[in-house]
Amino acid sequence: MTINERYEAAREAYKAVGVNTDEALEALKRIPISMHCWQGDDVIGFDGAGGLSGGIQTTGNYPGRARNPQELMNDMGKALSLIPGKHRINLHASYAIFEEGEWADRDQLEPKHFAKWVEFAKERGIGIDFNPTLFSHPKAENATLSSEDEEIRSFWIRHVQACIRISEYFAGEQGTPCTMNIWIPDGFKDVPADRTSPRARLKDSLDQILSMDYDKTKVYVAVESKVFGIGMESCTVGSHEFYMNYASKNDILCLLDSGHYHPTEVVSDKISSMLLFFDKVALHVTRPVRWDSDHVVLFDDETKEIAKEIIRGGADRILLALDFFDASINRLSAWIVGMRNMQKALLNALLLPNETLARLQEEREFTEQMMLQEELKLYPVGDVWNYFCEINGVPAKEDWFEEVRSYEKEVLLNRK
Ligand SMILES: C[C@H](O)[C@H](O)[C@@H](O)C(=O)CO
Ligand SMILES: [Mn+2]
Repeated sequence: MTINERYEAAREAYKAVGVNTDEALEALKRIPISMHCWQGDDVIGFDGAGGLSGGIQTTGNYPGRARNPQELMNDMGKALSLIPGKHRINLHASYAIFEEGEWADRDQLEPKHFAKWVEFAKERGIGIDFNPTLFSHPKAENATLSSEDEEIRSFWIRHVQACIRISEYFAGEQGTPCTMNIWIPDGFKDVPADRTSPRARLKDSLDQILSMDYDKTKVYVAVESKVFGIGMESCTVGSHEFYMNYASKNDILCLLDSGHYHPTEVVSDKISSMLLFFDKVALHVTRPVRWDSDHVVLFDDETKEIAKEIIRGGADRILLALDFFDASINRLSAWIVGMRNMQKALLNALLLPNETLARLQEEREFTEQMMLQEELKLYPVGDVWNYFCEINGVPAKEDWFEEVRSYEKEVLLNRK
């Protein structure tokens, strides 16, 4: 059977449970996912300010890491060409691109240092999201926005303000708002004696940052919490409660990273609550394996559950990004598998008879609800997915992998 014939059969199967597959495919095509640049070079960046720090770690030494802007752009371009639909790219400030002999510290970054990224995105008609980089820098050795050292703290305040300007530039150039997400690694390895002072300083730093004039319709500032990090096992200053309260009082957004909570806590259960109080919610979908290990996103239960909440809550209210970095496998394959899995999970959610299921819950018909949810798991989502790839001009099934293998042989293995 051809992909088309299989799709026709799947369309009938879904129609029988009240799902329109054509509408699902149209909806899926309109959901952009922000692909993080940092998977391509193991979170190293180009500003040479310092080795990876902040309690995040990339493990593995698979050959072919991108070593400069051109290599990273080539790799991202190749990966994007094997992912159906139009997406976005997500940059960190440490990916600034300098002219020969030029260098600027993080607090001196300007839009011109990202002009080549704008060119890259414009060629593909895609939007850009941004992150100030408050790690991998000598001034981030102890603390950043919560630092007790006023010079250090004001350096990082200036950095984030510079990033807001750069985000405005991206939004203006690309004609689409830029999500600018703040994550800091500040915290304590062991039981702190004073939790309040660092948090009060972080609050003051954010107040100072947001006191600048910027276009809120162009830049969506978000704050990303974390329960712990390596070396910050006992307390992180930017905790969930801190940021949720701060964001809600100051009209900015929260970003939920699915690796940043206690291992038994799930982000899928948080989205609906957040959407009742915030206009939008930003997400970093990742896969924590026992800790915030940032493994590649799989088509697993939690990713599917997150996707259901995105579809049921309204995908236009979710700023969806991925965040993982695996150096033990082909880095392009990591991007492609993660992005395509997120899309498969969204498709899976779009192919559910969500209204019927919700009605069964309201009627407390939990027996039928469970039966239907379980039966739907074996419906032919794969046939619909393959058709989606085909109509969007990218290889279906595992057929994309050959291209990655050739790229590895011809390009990546020549990077010595
Ligand atoms: C590169 C990081 O993953 C990123 O800045 C941050 O979002 C994070 O998740 C840190 O754990
Ligand atoms: Mn994250």
